[in-house]
Amino acid sequence: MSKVLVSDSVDQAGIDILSQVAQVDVNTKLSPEELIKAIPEYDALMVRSGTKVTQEVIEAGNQLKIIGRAGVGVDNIDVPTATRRGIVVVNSPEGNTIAAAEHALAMMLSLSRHIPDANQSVKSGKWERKQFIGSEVYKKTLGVVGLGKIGSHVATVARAMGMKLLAYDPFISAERAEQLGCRLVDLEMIFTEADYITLHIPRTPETENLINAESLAKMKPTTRIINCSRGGVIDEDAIAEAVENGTIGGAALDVFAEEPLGESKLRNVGANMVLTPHLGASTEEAQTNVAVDVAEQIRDVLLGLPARSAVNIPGLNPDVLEKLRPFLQLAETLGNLVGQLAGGRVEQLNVRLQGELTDSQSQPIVVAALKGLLSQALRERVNYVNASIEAKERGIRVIETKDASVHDYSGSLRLEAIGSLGEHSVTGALLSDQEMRITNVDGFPINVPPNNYMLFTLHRDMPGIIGQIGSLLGNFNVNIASMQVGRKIVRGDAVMVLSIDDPLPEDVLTEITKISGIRDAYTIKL
Ligand SMILES: NC(=O)C1=CN([C@@H]2O[C@H](COP(=O)(O)OP(=O)(O)OC[C@H]3O[C@@H](n4cnc5c(N)ncnc54)[C@H](O)[C@@H]3O)[C@@H](O)[C@H]2O)C=CC1
Ligand SMILES: O=C(O)C(=O)COP(=O)(O)O
Repeated sequence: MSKVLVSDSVDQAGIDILSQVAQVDVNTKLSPEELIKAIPEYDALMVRSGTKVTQEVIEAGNQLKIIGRAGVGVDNIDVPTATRRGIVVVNSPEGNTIAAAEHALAMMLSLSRHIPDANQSVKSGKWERKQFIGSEVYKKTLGVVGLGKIGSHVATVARAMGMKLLAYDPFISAERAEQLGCRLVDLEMIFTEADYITLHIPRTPETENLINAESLAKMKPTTRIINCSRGGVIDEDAIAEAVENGTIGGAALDVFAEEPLGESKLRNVGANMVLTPHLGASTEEAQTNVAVDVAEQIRDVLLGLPARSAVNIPGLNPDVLEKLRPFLQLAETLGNLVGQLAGGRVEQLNVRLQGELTDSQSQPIVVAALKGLLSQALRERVNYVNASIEAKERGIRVIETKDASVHDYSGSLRLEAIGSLGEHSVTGALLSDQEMRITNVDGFPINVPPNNYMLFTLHRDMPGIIGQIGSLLGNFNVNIASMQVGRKIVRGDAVMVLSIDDPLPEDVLTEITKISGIRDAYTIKL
């Protein structure tokens, strides 16, 4: 039975799903060293933001197939290392969107109305009203930095509260911003015009310390900043000083460069600084959503099924997968076949989508072809996650083309491998019942279904050859399931494709190549 380690606190609904297919161990108190020691026996790891899934952890996890992040941000997971090792990383892209957006809005209102400080004051026995005079958000300008899922919901609600909206997001169109009632502007404009600035961006080299002493100095003395996205996008010392000095009006922060927050100037700022311990996703609803979403994906992957929100399988979302699945199988089979025909080191793989297949997204098909191509060398170590990286590391150049003018079947796929031992090409298609057919090998038209064991020969089209191969195989007790010859001209070159019931012994292949007229012979295992 598979084993799953859950190393951060996740909702029981997720544990229940995992328990259907695996032994689930929940241990939320592991030190980094203990995690490295424990991980080798696990097939899957489920975390939130607390566990640091470092290179060391991933490399120690030699059984790991999947790492599930019960939330959005995967910055606590070394995704490149996971990818290189063929480990799927999944998250829950939408499970906590509303929770994080509502927390940002709650932080904005808490800050404007001094709710945390007023609460503290009443609880300490006082009745202070004058010093807690707040300000309204109505008709104020909110600058949304990062107009993705969470930023969009914040914008929608803020608009309903009567706020004017500016947005900065270099990857969002002006039309999308307009739909949300936001004016897309540059960052400078947000810094100088906004009364409130809310951040909803990932932590990347571009967003690191986006809010710093210089940008804070451009803001109005009343501007309030809310960060429920990621620590590190604000220079914490600079914002502590800016609030303390009155350079800006206040800040409400849920996330910090280092978590848990240690010794920090932020803790010492008296008024107008609201701090929460990374609570953005901490609602009952969000925790159920993310735990179920990620547990289902871990369960599926452990059962050999694809994950729906893998962050390291580009372009393979569930819709694409469903539509392309038969073609992905075809691409993998053809990749495997052309890799075996090519024999030695492949330097270039040409992938051509033909006919109706040209309407499809090519990237997953290319990945599937590479997975097939590399499967002889890497066996089960290669998968959809690492096929592209493994190919790149082996120096395999991939050239994709599309040719809509080919009208065979309902779309076909041609792969050509150029390698140290020469060039080979195969073409394949799907019949109306989704059955695979190999329709061309090295330019010779054929029509055969792929088979576990196959024999391909390149020979001169002349009488007697087929008979000789047939009796040779008979002598070695190899049963032929089907046989087909493809040729372009009579008595020219031809290919013969035999499907056989058993693997072909090596010495039979040597005997076949000795037959006069046989140029080459290849045994194939699919
Ligand atoms: N505090 C908490 O508990 C939670 C925090 N988060 C964090 O909130 C952030 C946003 O999450 P989602 O909205 O789900 O992600 P998303 O991917 O839907 O949106 C992020 C947006 O940021 C934009 N962006 C990227 N680089 C940018 C840059 N340099 N400048 C401006 N915009 C940029 C992207 O184009 C995208 O539209 C993430 O960092 C996530 O980890 C998410 C959930 C809970
Ligand atoms: O989903 C995210 O990106 C979050 O930041 C939520 O973090 P958490 O799962 O609450 O530790």
